[in-house]
Amino acid sequence: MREAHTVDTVRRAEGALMARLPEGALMRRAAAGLAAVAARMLPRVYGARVALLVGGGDNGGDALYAGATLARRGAAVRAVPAGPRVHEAGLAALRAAGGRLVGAEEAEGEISAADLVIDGLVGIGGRGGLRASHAVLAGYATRSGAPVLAVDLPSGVDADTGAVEGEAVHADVTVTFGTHKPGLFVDPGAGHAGVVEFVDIGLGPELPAPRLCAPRADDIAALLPRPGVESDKYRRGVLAVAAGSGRYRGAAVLAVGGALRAGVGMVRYIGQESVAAEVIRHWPEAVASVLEPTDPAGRLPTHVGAWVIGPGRGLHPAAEVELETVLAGDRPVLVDADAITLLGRRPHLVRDRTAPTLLTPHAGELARLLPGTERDDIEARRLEHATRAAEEYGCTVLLKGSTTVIAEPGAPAVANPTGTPLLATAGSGDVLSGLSGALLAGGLTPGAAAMCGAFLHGLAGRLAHDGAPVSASDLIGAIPAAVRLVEEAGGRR
Ligand SMILES: NC(=O)C1=CN([C@@H]2O[C@H](COP(=O)(O)OP(=O)(O)OC[C@H]3O[C@@H](n4cnc5c(N)ncnc54)[C@H](OP(=O)(O)O)[C@@H]3O)[C@@H](O)[C@H]2O)[C@@H](O)CC1
Ligand SMILES: Nc1ncnc2c1ncn2[C@@H]1O[C@H](COP(=O)(O)OP(=O)(O)O)[C@@H](O)[C@H]1O
Ligand SMILES: [K+]
Repeated sequence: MREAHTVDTVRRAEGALMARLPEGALMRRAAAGLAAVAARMLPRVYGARVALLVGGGDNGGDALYAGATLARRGAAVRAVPAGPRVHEAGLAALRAAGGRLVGAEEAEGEISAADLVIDGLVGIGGRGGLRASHAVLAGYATRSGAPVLAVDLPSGVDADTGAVEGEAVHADVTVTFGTHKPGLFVDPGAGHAGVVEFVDIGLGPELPAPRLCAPRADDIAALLPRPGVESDKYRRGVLAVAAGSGRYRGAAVLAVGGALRAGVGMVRYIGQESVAAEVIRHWPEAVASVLEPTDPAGRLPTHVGAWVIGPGRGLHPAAEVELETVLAGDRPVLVDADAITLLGRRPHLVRDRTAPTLLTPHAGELARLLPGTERDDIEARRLEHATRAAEEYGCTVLLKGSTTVIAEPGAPAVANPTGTPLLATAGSGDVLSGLSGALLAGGLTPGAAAMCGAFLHGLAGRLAHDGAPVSASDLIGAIPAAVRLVEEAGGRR
């Protein structure tokens, strides 16, 4: 699991570590790691042109010291300051190694002629959008065409949230020190970070629990339920799926398919006859219980391990009664799509619940759960809003979108690293709900089911892509390959 800590936590940990080390030791460690990555990004260091974008704080200091190391190896290193203040000792080291500071009139030329641009404008000390003088340099870097290496995080990205106000550096590689920063894993920040490389400066023992985690394949493999010798279909888990309606039959087919391909003991589809027939035509292994919209909700099956409710189900009064009945039970429930809209009108259905609950909204649906909040605010600061919803509803929230974020009260949030815009296709969310629901029925907690479901869903999108567009049905087909890849990474095959 890659772990990320907030700026306040990093500062406290750094303070504790610095108190035991000689002055400047941490910056030397950081700069050494930075210079090593910079050297790997250049075909050869000797003779290469390196432009350093240098802000007034220690982030600029890191860039200057790394620049000094590259200059000693024969690179032509030019430091472009963003303002009058520059880390003095770092500048002295660069000068002693043969590098130099350039004036504003040379800045654009130096940056566009560089073989590598190192962004040391601001790191964890950045507040709000980049100031004009810094934004201009970030813009030159974007237009230069040279590879860009960001120091600690791309300047202009909020370290704690990933929010970006105005201009921000677009890095090919980000070297981050001591621990990851949440903004490196959450869009829009994650989209600016490129490949994230971690440099250990010895902070680990000083760090408390992280704010955010990003799982790797072996973390997922360690969680996936797998049948044992004693398993039967009931022990492996029975998932009830209340999805689809006369108008949206596909949602039922896709949610059931996602669940079946994820591996589950049994999928019971619950819905009206015409939709159930469609589900069975696609998936003869599913078991259907016919329930017309006018049927009393008391007829819902009781012997189930977990529920998925909502995709394509509609907003009619019977759907509301059905939701109320399912949430009144003690089984784990994944609430998606239309059921989330219904929940926005009756939040107490989840707030009063003690059994495990997983909500899987996209930003528009989450806005319905958080009155007074707009979809755009949620997309700009997804970590904050997913966390708030988890706390207000007292359950697990998986916020879908360009970065899928999972939040639970009192636990570190999770950012899914496998997402791809290929997933943004109608019906893809229905597949995710079936897939995550199967894992819930298999005995995973809502947090683990959400994390594994999102990871496999993203991986399936990537594996299904052979250069052509991917449809939601293709995602279902690729789930087994995604599971296989994860199992291989975990050394289970
Ligand atoms: N601490 C450690 O042990 C270690 C720290 N390390 C490194 O130090 C970095 C943190 O350094 P830091 O604390 O000096 O802050 P930093 O990121 O350089 O930013 C402050 C400067 O930016 C400016 N500024 C602020 N907002 C701005 C904006 N919107 N737009 C433009 N400018 C803005 C602000 O200006 P001011 O507000 O003071 O006028 C000030 O000049 C950290 O990320 C890592 O790289 C490593 O060496 C490992 C050991
Ligand atoms: N830009 C994107 N990058 C990565 N994943 C995305 C992006 N946009 C959407 N997704 C993913 O695609 C899926 C869409 O789900 P949803 O919005 O519920 O669609 P639908 O209701 O049509 O199934 C979610 O898993 C979401 O995380
Ligand atoms: K930076």
